Amino acid sequence: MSSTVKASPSNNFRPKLNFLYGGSGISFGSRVNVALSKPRVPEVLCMSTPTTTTTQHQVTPMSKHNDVAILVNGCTGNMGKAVISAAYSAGLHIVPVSFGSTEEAGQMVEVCGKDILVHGPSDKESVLASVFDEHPNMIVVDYTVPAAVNDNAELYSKVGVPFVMGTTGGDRDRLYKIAENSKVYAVISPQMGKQVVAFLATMEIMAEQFPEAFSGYSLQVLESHQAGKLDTSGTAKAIISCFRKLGVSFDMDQIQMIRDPKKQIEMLGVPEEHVPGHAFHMYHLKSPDQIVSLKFQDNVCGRSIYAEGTVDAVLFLSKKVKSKAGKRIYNMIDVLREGNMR
Ligand SMILES: NC(=O)C1=CN([C@@H]2O[C@H](COP(=O)(O)OP(=O)(O)OC[C@H]3O[C@@H](n4cnc5c(N)ncnc54)[C@H](OP(=O)(O)O)[C@@H]3O)[C@@H](O)[C@H]2O)C=CC1
Ligand SMILES: O=C(O)C1=N[C@H](C(=O)O)C[C@H](O)C1
Repeated sequence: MSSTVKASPSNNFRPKLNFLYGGSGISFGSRVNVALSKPRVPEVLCMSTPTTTTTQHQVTPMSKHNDVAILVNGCTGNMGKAVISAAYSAGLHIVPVSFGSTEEAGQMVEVCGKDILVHGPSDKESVLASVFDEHPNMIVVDYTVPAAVNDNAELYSKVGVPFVMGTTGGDRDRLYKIAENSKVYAVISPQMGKQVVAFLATMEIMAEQFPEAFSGYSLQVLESHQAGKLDTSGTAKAIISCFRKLGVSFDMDQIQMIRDPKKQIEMLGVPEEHVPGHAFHMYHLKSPDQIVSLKFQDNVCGRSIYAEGTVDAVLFLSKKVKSKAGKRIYNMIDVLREGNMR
């Protein structure tokens, strides 16, 4: 049975960003149909189909970036598929290996016309080491689940393979410690959409230059994502850290999470076709006497903004590895600062 990842125009949707003031193969197994194992909507549109050469462990589009190889962990997930599509369009090698649960081990999945072999937890370290040996220019991209963040970072760090961690959640302090202690190269960011990252950078600058500027102000934070999102928004947490430096008192558990499609459409105006893939963040500051109000909002529909940013992060990290840069742990603001704002 061969699997097909159907095209959907939704991943091409341009983000709307508002700032409102006021209002992976060592052996081969069975092939599965990704769509049958778990419905994931919206599906990925494979943007282009460059000429390819295929060997056992690599699928090679003909392009300027084909000296960079990526292994996407979580390849059957929404972001995994979006990244494979964007990376393929950019001409990166897609290493046809990924990792998953014991039940998924040995399954061959097809994403954007590429057969990717999923390995289980038991042999992940030996498989990754072997693949890295075969592709020394490889970077792992992780879009899995919050509960896997720390173990996965430990795996990449132990093998020494550079990684881009897009997955949110887990123990973030531990994540940084694991990466720093191993001296591995990594880009870690809960937000890969560069325009949203530019907003985050602006907030960091504001917090640095005007500490306590909003002292006494109250803050209301609301974030809306597809119902399958397991954790509270990592982006919201990063922005709130800036508001705290600006003098605002706010606990992360005060974040209002909206996961109900009805509310998303009726209250927030999420376009119905983007209910399965959107990220809206709203931050509302009010003065102690309630007479001054500031609102910041970013509304992203689809996932292309993150997939494209991830490809830029991979290219950025690849350069850092090649140049043997002294600094090893980066975030997306570092990627923007290098002029990767396209
Ligand atoms: N940094 C950024 O800009 C962005 C970050 N994200 C974050 O990325 C993560 C993934 O999001 P999304 O793709 O929407 O989620 P999905 O649920 O669509 O995909 C997660 C995938 O990870 C797989 N998986 C689960 N556990 C493991 C494991 N231990 N090893 C390998 N694969 C595993 C799942 O398989 P199965 O279903 O079989 O369990 C699934 O295929 C989330 O944390 C999300 O918040 C999302 C968008 C942007
Ligand atoms: O799960 C998502 O979809 C997203 N996760 C990230 C987060 O938690 O902030 C980034 C974006 O919001 C999309």
